[in-house]
Amino acid sequence: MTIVFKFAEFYEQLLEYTYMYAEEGTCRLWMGVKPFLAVFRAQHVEPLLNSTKHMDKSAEYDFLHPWLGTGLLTSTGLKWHQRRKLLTPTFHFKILSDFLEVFNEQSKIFVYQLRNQTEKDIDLFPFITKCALDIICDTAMGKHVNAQGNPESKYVEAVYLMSEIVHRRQKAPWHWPDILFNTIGRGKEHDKCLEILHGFTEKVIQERQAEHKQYSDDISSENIDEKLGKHKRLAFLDMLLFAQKEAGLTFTDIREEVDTFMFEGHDTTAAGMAWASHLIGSHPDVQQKLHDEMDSIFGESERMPSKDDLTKMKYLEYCIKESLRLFPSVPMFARTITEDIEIDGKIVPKDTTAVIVTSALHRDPKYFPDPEKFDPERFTPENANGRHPYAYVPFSAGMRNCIGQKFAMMEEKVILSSLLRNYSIKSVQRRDEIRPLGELILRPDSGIRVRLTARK
Ligand code: HEM
Repeated sequence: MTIVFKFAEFYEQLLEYTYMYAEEGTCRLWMGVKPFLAVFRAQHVEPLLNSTKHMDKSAEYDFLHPWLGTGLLTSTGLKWHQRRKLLTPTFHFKILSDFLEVFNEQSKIFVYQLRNQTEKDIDLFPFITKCALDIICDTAMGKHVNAQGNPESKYVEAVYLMSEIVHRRQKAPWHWPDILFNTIGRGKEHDKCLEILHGFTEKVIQERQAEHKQYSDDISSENIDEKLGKHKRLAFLDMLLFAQKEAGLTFTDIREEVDTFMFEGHDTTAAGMAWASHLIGSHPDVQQKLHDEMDSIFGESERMPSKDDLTKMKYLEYCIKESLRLFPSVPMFARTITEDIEIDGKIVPKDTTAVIVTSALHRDPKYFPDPEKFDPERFTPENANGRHPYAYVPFSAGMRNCIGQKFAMMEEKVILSSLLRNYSIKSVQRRDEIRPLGELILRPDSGIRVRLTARK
Protein backbone atom coordinates (compact mmCIF):
# COMPACT_ATOMS: atom_id res chain seq x y z
CA MET A 1 0.00 0.00 0.00
CA THR A 2 1.60 3.29 -1.03
CA ILE A 3 0.58 6.57 0.47
CA VAL A 4 1.95 10.02 -0.04
CA PHE A 5 2.59 11.51 3.34
CA LYS A 6 2.10 15.14 4.32
CA PHE A 7 4.58 16.50 6.82
CA ALA A 8 2.33 18.39 9.14
CA GLU A 9 0.82 16.59 12.11
CA PHE A 10 2.82 13.48 11.39
CA TYR A 11 1.47 11.54 14.34
CA GLU A 12 -2.20 12.33 13.74
CA GLN A 13 -1.89 11.34 10.10
CA LEU A 14 -0.12 8.17 11.03
CA LEU A 15 -2.93 7.25 13.41
CA GLU A 16 -5.52 7.91 10.71
CA TYR A 17 -3.74 5.44 8.46
CA THR A 18 -3.59 2.87 11.22
CA TYR A 19 -7.40 3.10 11.49
CA MET A 20 -7.78 2.84 7.71
CA TYR A 21 -5.54 -0.23 7.57
CA ALA A 22 -6.62 -1.79 10.86
CA GLU A 23 -7.53 -5.03 9.05
CA GLU A 24 -3.99 -5.42 7.69
CA GLY A 25 -2.12 -4.28 10.81
CA THR A 26 0.59 -2.71 8.63
CA CYS A 27 0.79 0.01 6.01
CA ARG A 28 3.50 1.45 3.82
CA LEU A 29 4.13 5.18 3.90
CA TRP A 30 6.42 7.59 2.15
CA MET A 31 8.11 10.49 3.84
CA GLY A 32 9.70 12.42 1.00
CA VAL A 33 11.43 9.68 -0.97
CA LYS A 34 11.86 7.40 2.00
CA PRO A 35 9.65 4.32 2.52
CA PHE A 36 8.39 3.39 5.99
CA LEU A 37 6.42 0.40 7.16
CA ALA A 38 4.05 1.19 10.02
CA VAL A 39 3.37 -1.93 12.10
CA PHE A 40 0.54 -2.12 14.62
CA ARG A 41 -0.59 -5.70 15.11
CA ALA A 42 0.90 -8.03 17.73
CA GLN A 43 1.64 -10.85 15.26
CA HIS A 44 3.56 -8.47 12.98
CA VAL A 45 5.41 -6.69 15.79
CA GLU A 46 6.69 -9.99 17.19
CA PRO A 47 9.11 -10.94 14.37
CA LEU A 48 10.60 -7.44 14.51
CA LEU A 49 11.16 -7.14 18.24
CA ASN A 50 11.78 -10.79 18.98
CA SER A 51 14.78 -10.90 16.69
CA THR A 52 18.48 -10.48 17.24
CA LYS A 53 18.81 -9.16 13.68
CA HIS A 54 16.68 -6.05 13.44
CA MET A 55 18.15 -4.25 16.41
CA ASP A 56 19.54 -1.18 14.69
CA LYS A 57 17.84 2.12 15.23
CA SER A 58 16.60 3.97 12.15
CA ALA A 59 18.30 7.04 10.65
CA GLU A 60 15.84 9.38 12.44
CA TYR A 61 17.68 8.64 15.70
CA ASP A 62 20.83 10.16 14.16
CA PHE A 63 19.49 13.62 14.97
CA LEU A 64 19.91 12.72 18.63
CA HIS A 65 23.61 11.94 18.12
CA PRO A 66 24.97 15.48 18.69
CA TRP A 67 23.38 15.42 22.17
CA LEU A 68 23.42 11.73 23.15
CA GLY A 69 26.33 10.49 21.04
CA THR A 70 25.94 6.77 20.62
CA GLY A 71 24.81 5.96 24.14
CA LEU A 72 22.63 2.97 24.94
CA LEU A 73 19.53 4.26 23.15
CA THR A 74 21.21 5.15 19.88
CA SER A 75 24.15 2.73 19.63
CA THR A 76 24.25 -0.46 17.58
CA GLY A 77 26.23 -3.69 17.22
CA LEU A 78 29.09 -4.55 19.52
CA LYS A 79 29.08 -1.18 21.27
CA TRP A 80 25.41 -1.59 22.21
CA HIS A 81 26.02 -5.18 23.46
CA GLN A 82 28.94 -4.11 25.66
CA ARG A 83 27.13 -1.10 27.07
CA ARG A 84 23.93 -3.01 27.77
CA LYS A 85 25.94 -5.65 29.66
CA LEU A 86 27.73 -2.94 31.60
CA LEU A 87 24.61 -0.94 32.45
CA THR A 88 22.15 -3.73 33.26
CA PRO A 89 23.46 -4.25 36.83
CA THR A 90 22.98 -0.53 37.39
CA PHE A 91 19.26 -1.25 37.65
CA HIS A 92 19.59 -4.08 40.11
CA PHE A 93 17.36 -4.29 43.09
CA LYS A 94 19.71 -2.80 45.70
CA ILE A 95 20.30 0.36 43.70
CA LEU A 96 16.62 0.77 42.95
CA SER A 97 16.03 0.53 46.70
CA ASP A 98 18.45 3.41 47.23
CA PHE A 99 16.57 5.38 44.60
CA LEU A 100 13.36 4.91 46.55
CA GLU A 101 14.76 7.46 48.99
CA VAL A 102 15.12 9.97 46.15
CA PHE A 103 11.61 9.27 44.87
CA ASN A 104 10.24 9.78 48.37
CA GLU A 105 12.14 13.01 48.98
CA GLN A 106 11.02 14.50 45.69
CA SER A 107 7.43 13.34 46.08
CA LYS A 108 7.31 15.17 49.42
CA ILE A 109 8.34 18.39 47.68
CA PHE A 110 5.85 17.70 44.87
CA VAL A 111 2.93 17.31 47.25
CA TYR A 112 4.09 20.35 49.25
CA GLN A 113 4.24 22.52 46.10
CA LEU A 114 0.62 21.62 45.40
CA ARG A 115 -0.68 22.70 48.80
CA ASN A 116 -1.56 26.21 47.55
CA GLN A 117 -3.00 24.93 44.32
CA THR A 118 -6.17 23.30 45.62
CA GLU A 119 -9.79 24.22 44.74
CA LYS A 120 -8.84 25.89 41.49
CA ASP A 121 -8.14 24.74 37.93
CA ILE A 122 -4.44 24.11 37.47
CA ASP A 123 -2.17 22.47 34.92
CA LEU A 124 -0.63 19.53 36.76
CA PHE A 125 1.81 18.63 34.00
CA PRO A 126 4.61 21.13 34.82
CA PHE A 127 4.53 20.11 38.49
CA ILE A 128 4.91 16.45 37.56
CA THR A 129 7.59 17.16 34.96
CA LYS A 130 9.79 19.13 37.32
CA CYS A 131 9.48 16.43 39.95
CA ALA A 132 10.53 13.78 37.40
CA LEU A 133 13.43 15.96 36.32
CA ASP A 134 14.66 16.39 39.89
CA ILE A 135 14.48 12.62 40.31
CA ILE A 136 16.51 11.84 37.21
CA CYS A 137 19.16 14.49 37.97
CA ASP A 138 19.60 13.03 41.42
CA THR A 139 19.63 9.38 40.35
CA ALA A 140 21.58 9.69 37.10
CA MET A 141 24.15 12.27 38.20
CA GLY A 142 23.83 12.57 41.96
CA LYS A 143 23.07 16.26 41.34
CA HIS A 144 20.30 18.31 42.93
CA VAL A 145 19.06 20.79 40.32
CA ASN A 146 15.97 21.67 42.33
CA ALA A 147 13.79 22.17 39.27
CA GLN A 148 10.73 22.06 41.55
CA GLY A 149 11.96 25.10 43.46
CA ASN A 150 13.89 26.81 40.70
CA PRO A 151 11.95 26.83 37.45
CA GLU A 152 14.48 29.15 35.78
CA SER A 153 17.25 26.56 35.38
CA LYS A 154 19.04 27.00 32.04
CA TYR A 155 19.78 23.29 31.92
CA VAL A 156 16.11 22.41 32.37
CA GLU A 157 15.11 24.84 29.60
CA ALA A 158 17.76 23.40 27.28
CA VAL A 159 16.53 19.82 27.82
CA TYR A 160 13.06 20.81 26.58
CA LEU A 161 14.22 22.98 23.75
CA MET A 162 16.57 20.31 22.47
CA SER A 163 13.85 17.61 22.45
CA GLU A 164 11.60 19.96 20.53
CA ILE A 165 14.26 20.92 17.96
CA VAL A 166 15.20 17.28 17.32
CA HIS A 167 11.58 16.24 16.88
CA ARG A 168 10.86 19.05 14.41
CA ARG A 169 13.96 18.17 12.43
CA GLN A 170 12.92 14.51 12.24
CA LYS A 171 9.65 15.58 10.62
CA ALA A 172 11.21 17.99 8.10
CA PRO A 173 13.30 16.23 5.40
CA TRP A 174 14.46 19.63 4.09
CA HIS A 175 16.28 20.11 7.43
CA TRP A 176 17.94 16.70 7.37
CA PRO A 177 21.21 17.75 5.66
CA ASP A 178 23.42 19.57 8.19
CA ILE A 179 24.13 22.36 5.73
CA LEU A 180 20.43 23.22 5.36
CA PHE A 181 19.72 22.75 9.05
CA ASN A 182 22.55 25.15 9.89
CA THR A 183 21.57 27.77 7.31
CA ILE A 184 17.78 27.82 6.98
CA GLY A 185 16.96 25.64 10.01
CA ARG A 186 17.48 25.93 13.75
CA GLY A 187 21.13 24.90 13.72
CA LYS A 188 22.32 27.87 15.79
CA GLU A 189 19.68 27.39 18.48
CA HIS A 190 20.52 23.67 18.49
CA ASP A 191 24.23 24.33 19.05
CA LYS A 192 23.55 26.80 21.83
CA CYS A 193 21.42 24.21 23.62
CA LEU A 194 24.08 21.61 23.11
CA GLU A 195 26.66 23.83 24.73
CA ILE A 196 24.47 24.24 27.82
CA LEU A 197 23.58 20.54 28.01
CA HIS A 198 27.10 19.21 27.57
CA GLY A 199 28.59 21.99 29.69
CA PHE A 200 26.34 20.97 32.57
CA THR A 201 26.91 17.21 32.39
CA GLU A 202 30.64 17.65 31.85
CA LYS A 203 30.90 19.79 34.97
CA VAL A 204 28.94 17.28 37.02
CA ILE A 205 31.09 14.38 35.78
CA GLN A 206 34.31 16.27 36.49
CA GLU A 207 33.20 17.11 40.02
CA ARG A 208 32.17 13.53 40.73
CA GLN A 209 35.38 12.21 39.19
CA ALA A 210 37.42 14.50 41.42
CA GLU A 211 35.51 13.25 44.45
CA HIS A 212 36.27 9.64 43.51
CA LYS A 213 39.95 10.48 42.92
CA GLN A 214 40.27 12.14 46.30
CA TYR A 215 39.80 8.73 47.85
CA SER A 216 42.40 7.11 45.63
CA ASP A 217 41.69 4.45 43.07
CA ASP A 218 40.50 1.77 45.43
CA ILE A 219 36.95 3.08 45.62
CA SER A 220 34.25 0.62 44.60
CA SER A 221 30.52 0.00 45.08
CA GLU A 222 31.43 -2.16 48.11
CA ASN A 223 33.43 0.42 50.06
CA ILE A 224 31.73 3.62 48.94
CA ASP A 225 29.97 4.15 52.28
CA GLU A 226 33.28 4.12 54.05
CA LYS A 227 35.06 6.25 51.45
CA LEU A 228 32.48 8.86 50.53
CA GLY A 229 30.51 8.84 53.75
CA LYS A 230 27.59 6.75 54.96
CA HIS A 231 24.92 8.94 53.53
CA LYS A 232 26.30 9.25 50.05
CA ARG A 233 23.86 7.68 47.68
CA LEU A 234 25.06 6.08 44.50
CA ALA A 235 24.04 7.54 41.16
CA PHE A 236 24.28 5.88 37.72
CA LEU A 237 27.28 8.09 37.19
CA ASP A 238 29.11 6.46 40.12
CA MET A 239 28.53 3.06 38.51
CA LEU A 240 30.02 4.31 35.28
CA LEU A 241 33.01 5.78 37.11
CA PHE A 242 33.60 2.49 38.95
CA ALA A 243 33.55 0.66 35.62
CA GLN A 244 35.61 3.27 33.80
CA LYS A 245 39.00 1.59 34.03
CA GLU A 246 37.92 -1.97 33.48
CA ALA A 247 35.56 -1.20 30.62
CA GLY A 248 37.94 1.37 29.12
CA LEU A 249 35.33 4.13 29.12
CA THR A 250 36.44 7.57 27.99
CA PHE A 251 35.08 10.83 29.38
CA THR A 252 32.85 11.16 26.30
CA ASP A 253 31.57 7.58 26.73
CA ILE A 254 30.48 8.47 30.24
CA ARG A 255 28.89 11.71 29.16
CA GLU A 256 26.83 10.05 26.42
CA GLU A 257 25.37 7.51 28.85
CA VAL A 258 24.56 10.16 31.44
CA ASP A 259 22.93 12.33 28.75
CA THR A 260 20.97 9.31 27.49
CA PHE A 261 19.57 8.59 30.93
CA MET A 262 18.71 12.23 31.39
CA PHE A 263 16.81 12.20 28.10
CA GLU A 264 15.05 8.80 28.35
CA GLY A 265 14.56 8.84 32.07
CA HIS A 266 12.32 11.77 32.89
CA ASP A 267 10.02 12.92 30.07
CA THR A 268 8.77 9.37 29.67
CA THR A 269 7.77 8.95 33.30
CA ALA A 270 6.40 12.51 33.50
CA ALA A 271 4.10 11.92 30.53
CA GLY A 272 3.02 8.56 31.98
CA MET A 273 2.10 10.12 35.33
CA ALA A 274 0.35 13.10 33.73
CA TRP A 275 -1.90 10.95 31.52
CA ALA A 276 -2.60 8.64 34.45
CA SER A 277 -3.67 11.64 36.57
CA HIS A 278 -6.04 12.77 33.83
CA LEU A 279 -7.61 9.33 33.49
CA ILE A 280 -7.90 8.78 37.24
CA GLY A 281 -9.39 12.27 37.63
CA SER A 282 -12.00 11.44 34.99
CA HIS A 283 -13.09 8.15 36.60
CA PRO A 284 -14.36 8.70 40.17
CA ASP A 285 -15.08 4.96 40.60
CA VAL A 286 -11.46 4.10 39.81
CA GLN A 287 -10.20 6.89 42.06
CA GLN A 288 -12.32 5.64 44.95
CA LYS A 289 -10.70 2.21 44.65
CA LEU A 290 -7.28 3.85 44.62
CA HIS A 291 -8.08 5.90 47.71
CA ASP A 292 -9.30 2.71 49.41
CA GLU A 293 -6.08 0.95 48.44
CA MET A 294 -3.96 3.79 49.85
CA ASP A 295 -6.01 3.90 53.06
CA SER A 296 -5.71 0.15 53.52
CA ILE A 297 -1.91 0.33 53.18
CA PHE A 298 -1.21 3.51 55.16
CA GLY A 299 -4.26 4.12 57.35
CA GLU A 300 -3.75 7.44 59.13
CA SER A 301 0.02 7.23 58.92
CA GLU A 302 1.97 9.85 56.99
CA ARG A 303 5.04 7.66 56.56
CA MET A 304 6.71 7.43 53.18
CA PRO A 305 6.16 4.21 51.18
CA SER A 306 8.54 1.30 51.63
CA LYS A 307 9.33 -1.31 48.96
CA ASP A 308 6.72 -3.59 50.53
CA ASP A 309 4.09 -0.87 50.36
CA LEU A 310 4.80 -0.42 46.67
CA THR A 311 4.32 -4.15 46.08
CA LYS A 312 0.91 -3.88 47.74
CA MET A 313 -0.25 -1.13 45.34
CA LYS A 314 -1.73 -3.61 42.89
CA TYR A 315 -4.68 -1.56 41.70
CA LEU A 316 -2.45 1.49 41.18
CA GLU A 317 -0.19 -0.70 39.07
CA TYR A 318 -3.15 -1.75 36.89
CA CYS A 319 -4.07 1.94 36.47
CA ILE A 320 -0.53 2.87 35.43
CA LYS A 321 -0.43 0.01 32.93
CA GLU A 322 -3.83 0.91 31.51
CA SER A 323 -2.76 4.57 31.17
CA LEU A 324 0.37 3.48 29.30
CA ARG A 325 -1.86 1.38 27.03
CA LEU A 326 -4.02 4.35 26.02
CA PHE A 327 -1.25 6.94 26.15
CA PRO A 328 2.11 5.19 25.72
CA SER A 329 4.83 7.71 26.61
CA VAL A 330 6.79 6.53 23.56
CA PRO A 331 3.99 6.45 20.97
CA MET A 332 6.18 5.00 18.22
CA PHE A 333 9.72 3.76 17.78
CA ALA A 334 11.63 2.58 14.76
CA ARG A 335 14.06 -0.05 13.54
CA THR A 336 16.07 -0.42 10.37
CA ILE A 337 15.34 -3.79 8.82
CA THR A 338 18.79 -5.29 8.33
CA GLU A 339 17.79 -8.20 6.10
CA ASP A 340 14.63 -9.13 4.16
CA ILE A 341 11.93 -10.24 6.55
CA GLU A 342 8.50 -11.81 6.03
CA ILE A 343 5.65 -9.97 7.72
CA ASP A 344 2.07 -11.10 7.14
CA GLY A 345 3.10 -13.27 4.20
CA LYS A 346 4.89 -10.42 2.40
CA ILE A 347 8.60 -9.80 2.07
CA VAL A 348 9.71 -6.48 3.53
CA PRO A 349 13.03 -5.58 1.91
CA LYS A 350 16.27 -4.84 3.75
CA ASP A 351 16.86 -1.17 4.65
CA THR A 352 13.15 -0.36 5.11
CA THR A 353 12.40 1.60 8.28
CA ALA A 354 9.78 -0.18 10.39
CA VAL A 355 7.83 2.07 12.77
CA ILE A 356 6.09 0.27 15.62
CA VAL A 357 3.05 2.40 16.45
CA THR A 358 2.31 1.50 20.07
CA SER A 359 -0.69 3.85 20.33
CA ALA A 360 -2.46 1.89 17.57
CA LEU A 361 -1.14 -1.53 18.57
CA HIS A 362 -2.57 -1.06 22.06
CA ARG A 363 -6.04 -0.42 20.62
CA ASP A 364 -6.48 -3.74 18.85
CA PRO A 365 -10.01 -4.80 19.89
CA LYS A 366 -8.99 -8.44 19.60
CA TYR A 367 -6.87 -8.05 22.76
CA PHE A 368 -8.48 -4.96 24.27
CA PRO A 369 -12.25 -5.04 23.66
CA ASP A 370 -13.85 -1.59 23.70
CA PRO A 371 -10.32 -0.21 23.30
CA GLU A 372 -10.98 3.44 24.16
CA LYS A 373 -12.42 2.51 27.56
CA PHE A 374 -10.14 3.15 30.55
CA ASP A 375 -10.44 -0.16 32.35
CA PRO A 376 -7.58 -0.99 34.76
CA GLU A 377 -9.07 -4.46 35.33
CA ARG A 378 -7.62 -5.49 31.97
CA PHE A 379 -4.33 -5.92 33.80
CA THR A 380 -5.40 -8.19 36.63
CA PRO A 381 -3.43 -11.47 36.34
CA GLU A 382 -6.62 -13.35 35.32
CA ASN A 383 -7.44 -10.91 32.52
CA ALA A 384 -3.88 -10.42 31.28
CA ASN A 385 -3.12 -14.14 31.30
CA GLY A 386 -2.87 -15.58 27.78
CA ARG A 387 -2.80 -12.21 26.01
CA HIS A 388 -0.40 -12.08 23.06
CA PRO A 389 2.98 -11.00 24.53
CA TYR A 390 3.45 -8.35 21.82
CA ALA A 391 -0.05 -6.84 22.10
CA TYR A 392 1.13 -4.47 24.83
CA VAL A 393 4.68 -3.11 24.60
CA PRO A 394 4.89 0.38 26.16
CA PHE A 395 8.51 -0.38 27.11
CA SER A 396 9.24 -2.08 23.77
CA ALA A 397 10.22 -5.76 24.02
CA GLY A 398 13.02 -8.16 23.22
CA MET A 399 16.71 -7.40 23.60
CA ARG A 400 16.32 -3.63 23.09
CA ASN A 401 13.53 -3.18 25.56
CA CYS A 402 13.57 -0.32 28.05
CA ILE A 403 16.34 -0.80 30.59
CA GLY A 404 14.58 1.62 32.96
CA GLN A 405 11.14 0.03 33.19
CA LYS A 406 11.40 -1.10 36.83
CA PHE A 407 12.73 2.32 37.76
CA ALA A 408 9.83 3.92 35.88
CA MET A 409 7.12 1.80 37.50
CA MET A 410 8.59 2.44 40.93
CA GLU A 411 8.80 6.18 40.37
CA GLU A 412 5.24 6.39 39.02
CA LYS A 413 3.90 4.43 41.99
CA VAL A 414 5.66 6.66 44.52
CA ILE A 415 4.59 9.97 42.97
CA LEU A 416 1.02 8.97 42.11
CA SER A 417 0.45 7.33 45.49
CA SER A 418 1.62 10.54 47.25
CA LEU A 419 -0.74 12.55 45.08
CA LEU A 420 -3.65 10.21 45.85
CA ARG A 421 -2.95 10.05 49.58
CA ASN A 422 -3.06 13.81 49.82
CA TYR A 423 -5.59 14.93 47.22
CA SER A 424 -8.69 14.02 45.27
CA ILE A 425 -8.24 14.73 41.58
CA LYS A 426 -10.99 15.98 39.32
CA SER A 427 -10.18 16.36 35.63
CA VAL A 428 -11.61 19.54 34.19
CA GLN A 429 -10.98 18.48 30.58
CA ARG A 430 -12.80 15.74 28.74
CA ARG A 431 -10.53 13.31 26.97
CA ASP A 432 -11.56 14.61 23.56
CA GLU A 433 -10.53 18.12 24.61
CA ILE A 434 -6.89 17.11 24.96
CA ARG A 435 -4.90 16.65 21.80
CA PRO A 436 -2.06 14.15 22.27
CA LEU A 437 1.03 15.44 20.46
CA GLY A 438 3.12 12.54 19.19
CA GLU A 439 6.53 14.14 19.52
CA LEU A 440 9.50 12.19 20.87
CA ILE A 441 7.15 11.66 23.80
CA LEU A 442 3.35 11.65 23.77
CA ARG A 443 2.42 15.00 25.33
CA PRO A 444 -0.91 16.67 26.00
CA ASP A 445 -1.11 19.80 23.79
CA SER A 446 -2.53 22.07 26.48
CA GLY A 447 -1.41 20.42 29.69
CA ILE A 448 -3.38 18.27 32.11
CA ARG A 449 -5.93 20.51 33.77
CA VAL A 450 -7.30 19.32 37.10
CA ARG A 451 -8.91 20.57 40.30
CA LEU A 452 -7.35 19.16 43.45
CA THR A 453 -9.08 18.88 46.82
CA ALA A 454 -7.06 18.18 49.96
CA ARG A 455 -8.05 14.86 51.55
CA LYS A 456 -6.90 15.69 55.05
C1 HEM B 1 7.07 5.30 31.59
C2 HEM B 1 8.37 5.41 31.40
C3 HEM B 1 9.12 4.85 30.22
C4 HEM B 1 8.67 4.36 29.04
C5 HEM B 1 7.23 4.25 28.56
C6 HEM B 1 9.84 3.95 28.28
C7 HEM B 1 9.79 3.38 27.02
C8 HEM B 1 10.91 2.97 26.30
C9 HEM B 1 10.85 2.41 24.98
C10 HEM B 1 9.58 2.20 24.15
C11 HEM B 1 12.13 2.14 24.60
C12 HEM B 1 12.59 1.61 23.26
C13 HEM B 1 12.90 2.82 22.41
C14 HEM B 1 13.39 2.51 21.04
O1 HEM B 1 13.55 1.35 20.67
O2 HEM B 1 13.64 3.47 20.34
C15 HEM B 1 13.00 2.52 25.70
C16 HEM B 1 14.37 2.39 25.70
C17 HEM B 1 15.19 2.86 26.69
N1 HEM B 1 14.79 3.42 27.88
FE1 HEM B 1 12.89 3.70 28.50
N2 HEM B 1 10.97 4.21 29.01
C18 HEM B 1 10.58 4.74 30.22
C19 HEM B 1 11.40 5.13 31.26
C20 HEM B 1 12.78 5.03 31.25
C21 HEM B 1 13.63 5.39 32.36
C22 HEM B 1 13.12 5.90 33.70
C23 HEM B 1 14.93 5.19 31.95
C24 HEM B 1 16.22 5.42 32.68
C25 HEM B 1 16.33 5.76 33.92
C26 HEM B 1 14.88 4.70 30.58
C27 HEM B 1 15.98 4.38 29.82
C28 HEM B 1 15.92 3.79 28.58
C29 HEM B 1 17.11 3.45 27.80
C30 HEM B 1 18.56 3.72 28.20
C31 HEM B 1 16.64 2.85 26.62
C32 HEM B 1 17.48 2.25 25.51
C33 HEM B 1 17.67 0.76 25.80
C34 HEM B 1 18.45 0.01 24.75
O3 HEM B 1 18.36 0.31 23.57
O4 HEM B 1 19.15 -0.93 25.15
N3 HEM B 1 13.56 4.60 30.21
N4 HEM B 1 12.23 3.03 26.73
